[in-house]
Amino acid sequence: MKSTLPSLTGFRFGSASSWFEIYAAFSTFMMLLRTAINDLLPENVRTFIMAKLEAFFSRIQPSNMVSLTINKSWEDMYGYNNELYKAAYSYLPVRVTGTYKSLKVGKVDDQKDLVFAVDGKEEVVDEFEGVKFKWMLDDGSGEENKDSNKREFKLSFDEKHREIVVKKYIPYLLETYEKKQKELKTLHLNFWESPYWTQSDFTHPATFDSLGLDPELKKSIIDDLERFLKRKEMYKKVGKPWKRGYLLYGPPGTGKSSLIAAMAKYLKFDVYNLDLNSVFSNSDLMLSMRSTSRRSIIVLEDIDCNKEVTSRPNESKDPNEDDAQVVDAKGDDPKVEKFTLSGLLNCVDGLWSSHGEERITIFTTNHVENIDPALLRPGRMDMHINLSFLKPKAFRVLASNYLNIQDHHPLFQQIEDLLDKTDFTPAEVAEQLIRNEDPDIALEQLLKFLTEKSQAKKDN
Ligand SMILES: Nc1ncnc2c1ncn2[C@@H]1O[C@H](COP(=O)(O)OP(=O)(O)OP(=O)(O)O)[C@@H](O)[C@H]1O
Repeated sequence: MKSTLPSLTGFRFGSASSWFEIYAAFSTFMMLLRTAINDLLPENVRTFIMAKLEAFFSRIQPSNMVSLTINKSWEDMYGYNNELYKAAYSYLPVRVTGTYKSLKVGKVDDQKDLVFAVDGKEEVVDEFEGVKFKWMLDDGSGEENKDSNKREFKLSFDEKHREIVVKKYIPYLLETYEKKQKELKTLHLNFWESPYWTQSDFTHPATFDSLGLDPELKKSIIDDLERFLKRKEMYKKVGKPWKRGYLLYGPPGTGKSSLIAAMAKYLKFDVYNLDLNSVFSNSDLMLSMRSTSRRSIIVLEDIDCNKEVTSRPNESKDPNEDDAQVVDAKGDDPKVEKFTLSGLLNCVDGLWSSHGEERITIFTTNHVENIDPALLRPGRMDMHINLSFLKPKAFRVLASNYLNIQDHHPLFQQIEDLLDKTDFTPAEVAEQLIRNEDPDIALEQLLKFLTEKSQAKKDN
């Protein structure tokens, strides 16, 4: 059958070989042209011509641009904030600060750095994995009744990049935002005053750097926290709630509260401090747990001070038996529900415990020997941490922190011998070190204090 297509210099359109020949001739022509341009024209003229050609061809290219709208309030429902909007608002100024013609700038309370925010109606381009994304904020400034909840971002991109946008670009944006939020987060300390938590800023100054702990113990705690944070999927896979429990025990002044502060700051978790003696009943305990936020540390300090938690050798009591309404030997009203050990155990690893994700529970005690064995059984608290008296390795950390002595001091040997032989708490030693800024005087005073105290302990 005769082709109806017009022919061009003997080539027939439609046949694969003729297309190939046209393409080969065109490529050769372009190569010669490029060589001629490179040889004949100065660089600035070349750049100018290439920019013009690029602009011309990009205008006549068919438009495959698609866009996503990211509203401030999700589906116009006030109160439902769109996290993605917040993420874009925080991410864009940082990413494209250099290309914005206009940005808002300010200094917000409690933040040491300047903050930037996008200004309305300006298109900016972000590049991610070699792909360009156009962003524009419609801040409603063009409308008569300006409503800040009607703000939206428009994200435009070539439709061939849909998959990158959904699977990579947006997740990356959200991740970047979450990381930044974590860095900026002000930590809170909450106390249970039934039926509410009262909140204040968490200002305890201790960090892992300031803690005088054996470096190996410190590392093992940090490693454990790191593993916990990374293992969300593993917890899901094995069907365990994503939570971890620590028991901190040791004499007063060995750093239990300081370690909790260091952990909270390291993780950027809020702290909920629950005094078991202020808990009326198991329901009250459950209510307190239910009203904590995720990514938090729940601290039950000095648990040995609660009679339900201490072991009672003369009573053969099954801790798993629900004794919340057992008749009290002292004659309490049996109908009144109480706080019990089984209620607490249920919170630690029973059904209640699965409430809230990324949850850390810390029990502290000065008298681990008094705690009911049911609470210490393997699996209940994941890690038992003995915060004991100050020994030489941990003393070196304090000497470095308080007096800036890194390696050696002539008095170290005598001091460390005394610490080896006699029990001193980090609090006692820290108290001596803070008294004088001069390292020589401070260590002399510490040596005197330790010598006298050791002698006094021997005499007793
Ligand atoms: N390991 C430590 N490293 C550095 N400083 C410490 C350490 N332990 C205690 N201190 C110092 O002693 C003070 C009291 O310590 P902290 O309250 O953490 O001890 P604690 O074990 O929680 O005591 P308690 O059982 O009485 O509550 C801290 O403010 C800190 O200055």
